[in-house]
Amino acid sequence: MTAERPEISRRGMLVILSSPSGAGKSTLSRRLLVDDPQISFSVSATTRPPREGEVDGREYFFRDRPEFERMVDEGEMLEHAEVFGNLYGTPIGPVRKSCAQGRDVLFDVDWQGGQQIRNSEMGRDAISIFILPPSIEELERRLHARAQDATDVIERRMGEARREMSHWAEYRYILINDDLDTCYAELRAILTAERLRRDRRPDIAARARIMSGEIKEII
Ligand SMILES: Nc1nc2c(ncn2[C@@H]2O[C@H](COP(=O)(O)OP(=O)(O)O)[C@@H](O)[C@H]2O)c(=O)[nH]1
Ligand SMILES: Nc1ncnc2c1ncn2[C@@H]1O[C@H](COP(=O)(O)OP(=O)(O)O)[C@@H](O)[C@H]1O
Repeated sequence: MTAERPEISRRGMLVILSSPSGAGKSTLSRRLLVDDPQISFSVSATTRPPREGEVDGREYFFRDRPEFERMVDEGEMLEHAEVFGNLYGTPIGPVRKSCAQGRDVLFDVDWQGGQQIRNSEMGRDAISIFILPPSIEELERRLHARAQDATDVIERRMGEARREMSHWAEYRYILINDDLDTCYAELRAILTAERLRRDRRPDIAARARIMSGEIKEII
């Protein structure tokens, strides 16, 4: 006799993606969000002005400093940090909601955000992935090719790249985004493996115990 399978109430996984600017986080995230219905993007708030084509509430919530600071003061941020002279932060409400619904959440945050999420109560089991560019020269080429930032902004981002990369060892996985398809396949593989770990459901464990002779049947 097989027992009724219990509904597993599982919480969503938190997936942290960090890299120096231009290594390919947004490109990989966009692709993942189209292909993977189980994961939602954590839309950050920022005081950085929108780039051409960016939409408020989709890439970021674009806010002025007083409003951003109000959100921090009122405890609405899971984490926040100053990056390249602008403030960035993760509103906590949508993360709580997704997690409780069993949906995974993807964060595109810098190393400071990664640390704060991992150190938070809800982020203890977060999966963290650091994306490296194949080389410094290629990173600079990509920032120019993206053609979305002024030259002085690109210089500032290149100046910060080494510092960001010095935090690579704090992450569970390190990927090199050389060939995009290869890196994307590796990212998908990480999520697949981590979900298999999380979903080791009690009924699977029970089957294993029966087949191995440890117990006779599931009651
Ligand atoms: N700590 C923190 N960093 C963030 C957040 N949102 C974005 N960032 C980081 O801020 C940096 C700059 O982001 P952005 O201006 O969009 O530039 P891009 O990453 O080069 O496209 C990147 O390292 C992002 O990962 C956030 O909510 N918190
Ligand atoms: N594997 C890759 N090979 C070549 N160009 C890439 C690759 N991955 C991303 N790019 C390009 O590099 C630029 C920066 O990528 P982006 O995703 O915006 O980086 P980030 O979000 O980390 O700042 C974009 O123009 C993107 O199309």
